Amino acid sequence: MTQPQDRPARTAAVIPAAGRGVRLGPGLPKAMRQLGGTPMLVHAVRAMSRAHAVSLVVVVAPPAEVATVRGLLDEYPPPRDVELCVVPGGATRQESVRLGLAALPEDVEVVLVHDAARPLVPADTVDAVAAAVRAGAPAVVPALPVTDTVKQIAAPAGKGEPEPVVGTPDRSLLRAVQTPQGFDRATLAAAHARHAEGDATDDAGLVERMGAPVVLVPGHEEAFKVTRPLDLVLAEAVLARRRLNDGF
Ligand SMILES: Nc1ccn([C@@H]2O[C@H](COP(=O)(O)OP(=O)(O)OP(=O)(O)O)[C@@H](O)[C@H]2O)c(=O)n1
Ligand SMILES: C[C@](O)(CO)[C@H](O)COP(=O)(O)O
Repeated sequence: MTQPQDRPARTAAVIPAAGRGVRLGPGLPKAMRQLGGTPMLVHAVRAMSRAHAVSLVVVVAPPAEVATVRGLLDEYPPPRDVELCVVPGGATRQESVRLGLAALPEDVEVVLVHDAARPLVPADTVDAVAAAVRAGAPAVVPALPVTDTVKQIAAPAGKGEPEPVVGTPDRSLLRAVQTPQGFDRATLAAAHARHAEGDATDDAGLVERMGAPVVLVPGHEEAFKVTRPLDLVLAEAVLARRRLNDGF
């Protein structure tokens, strides 16, 4: 368990980037697709490297692309002097994260797990997550209120039949979660070890299943996940605005 302390705990970021991006459509693996002329995973590495807390970034690459990803990171070095490492990923996000965790040196105490598919997360959000873990929370998740009303459904009567609605959860109690999700390393390692066979959609879910507390901090609209083609249009627009405003 992380303790409040004088010496800052060494913090590493693990970036699962081994997905194909099926929902984005045909092309290169999603993390290697261009955003503003630069591969998406380079944006994600930059975003994590800009955070003051992070001193090591582990990129979990599509297994066939490890050498290409190493080459990309040589071509686009991070803005701060952080250590970089590239390892091959697995068949699911959960497996990729587990392989990334296995590559961490022993002295890392705090781990941030960040989707390559959330390339535009602001550094302040990353630092807020890391600070909350360093202050003693075992698992910290950035989140935003849900803006749509959400329906719960049951299985349809048959293929092509309409989905029956069985409930409308109270929206004020729902949150949409983002990454980086931050963890005390021992807590995250235990959660992955206990549920090694699963296919969880996020790491905090594994910690919850173990019965350990998970807390939320405010997320950021620009930390959205590039999942479908329209998300890429939005990401290009956000990047263009940043470049205009900040010379980013
Ligand atoms: N086997 C996998 C699957 C996903 N991811 C990573 O997990 C993050 C979140 O996943 P998602 O956005 O769902 O990416 P994909 O799995 O690539 O998307 P899709 O489901 O559309 O194929 C991404 O950065 C993705 O590269 C991974 O490292 N290994
Ligand atoms: C981890 C995550 O980004 C939190 O919102 C999300 O669960 C990833 O899900 P996906 O199905 O892999 O897109």
